[in-house]
Amino acid sequence: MVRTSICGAGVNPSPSAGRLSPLLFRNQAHCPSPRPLQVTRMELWPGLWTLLLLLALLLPTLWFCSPSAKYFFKMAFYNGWILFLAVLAIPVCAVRGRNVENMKILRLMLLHIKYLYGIRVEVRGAHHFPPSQPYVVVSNHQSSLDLLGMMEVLPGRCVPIAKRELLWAGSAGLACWLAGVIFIDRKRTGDAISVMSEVAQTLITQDVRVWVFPEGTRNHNGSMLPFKRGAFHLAVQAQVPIVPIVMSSYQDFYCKKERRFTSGRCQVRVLPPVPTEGLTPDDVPALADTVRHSMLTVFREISTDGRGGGDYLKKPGGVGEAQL
Ligand SMILES: CCCCCCCC/C=C\CCCCCCCC(=O)SCCNC(=O)CCNC(=O)[C@H](O)C(C)(C)COP(=O)(O)OP(=O)(O)OC[C@H]1O[C@@H](n2cnc3c(N)ncnc32)[C@H](O)[C@@H]1OP(=O)(O)O
Ligand SMILES: CCCCCCCCCCCCCC(=O)OC[C@@H](O)COP(=O)(O)O
Repeated sequence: MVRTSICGAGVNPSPSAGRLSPLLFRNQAHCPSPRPLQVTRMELWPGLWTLLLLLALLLPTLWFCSPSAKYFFKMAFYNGWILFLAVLAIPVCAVRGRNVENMKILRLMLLHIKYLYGIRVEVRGAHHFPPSQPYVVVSNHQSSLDLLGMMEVLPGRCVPIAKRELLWAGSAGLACWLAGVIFIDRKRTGDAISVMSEVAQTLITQDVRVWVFPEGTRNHNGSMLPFKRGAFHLAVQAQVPIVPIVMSSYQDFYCKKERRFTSGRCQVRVLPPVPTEGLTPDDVPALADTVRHSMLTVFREISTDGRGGGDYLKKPGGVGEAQL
């Protein structure tokens, strides 16, 4: 496009014009009627200004008139802002290299996002975190917005387990790697299990906590998917407690299906730790079921229906019923 317009203008080559675009010289033989470059540029301005003006009018109109457009803008900004923050975080984290302590830096840099989005995060039960010992946190996973609730309560020396694909999410992937996030390949169960077994070995020796989303994927259907067993095997192998954390439903302010994203409230509830001392791998299925059941009960208690209250999950036939 650059080549066409400039060539069409038949620019008279001067040393400075040559510096602007080497194409000017290459194409001058084909240009029949030379006109000064400035004229062409000035001709471009009105079009450019009109385009900018249209955009300046269109974007706010879409923002105010179309909830879907608002949803897309907000999600795009969310991802973009995190990628940008990660660019800032990377050099700071790189000083230490890959280190769990870098998670503190990421946490501090992400805490303000809830204000940008008008989301009030209320934390209850933070006193349930065991003060100074390794443990495994399990929490429900509704959306990438979980990052906000997670950062609100993330204990010291705690690393999340994430899908391997996140490693390739540009600057965010690198920032996660530097902060010690553990990546697993969900398609290779054997590999994922051995990574988690290694984590069980180092949990105690390196005094770290691990945060797992046992649903294994995002789930926004108003309930919780069956839990994967890895987190519970991990806790049993290391003989450390499980700390369940429940984030209330986002229906109040966010719904991917309806393309709705407004401001709202979310409660993050830390439940009492579940001990695993003396348990064996045979106890894992029952342990996972018990923890899921207690989390689902609390999820129903603290979730509202997005239309101004009401425990919608408790209503007969509510979306949560299907998966109990
Ligand atoms: C300033 C700027 C900053 C910018 C940066 C921003 C970032 C901010 C920082 C940080 C945020 C990070 C945010 C991360 C968020 C990411 C979230 C996600 O990615 S969620 C997806 C990944 N998570 C999981 O998948 C859960 C863990 N998964 C598991 O635990 C699974 O169990 C897994 C993968 C190990 C296997 O999955 P299976 O699909 O095969 O399902 P199963 O039924 O659980 O296991 C199959 C059999 O293997 C046994 N098994 C599982 N684990 C075992 C183990 N460790 N030992 C022995 N057996 C085991 C099970 O008991 C089961 O056998 P039987 O059916 O019971 O006989
Ligand atoms: C290259 C551009 C990508 C933009 C990336 C922006 C960074 C956002 C970082 C948010 C961290 C939260 C990650 C997250 O929530 O991952 C989803 C997985 O848990 C489950 O994945 P899935 O539901 O199985 O697809």
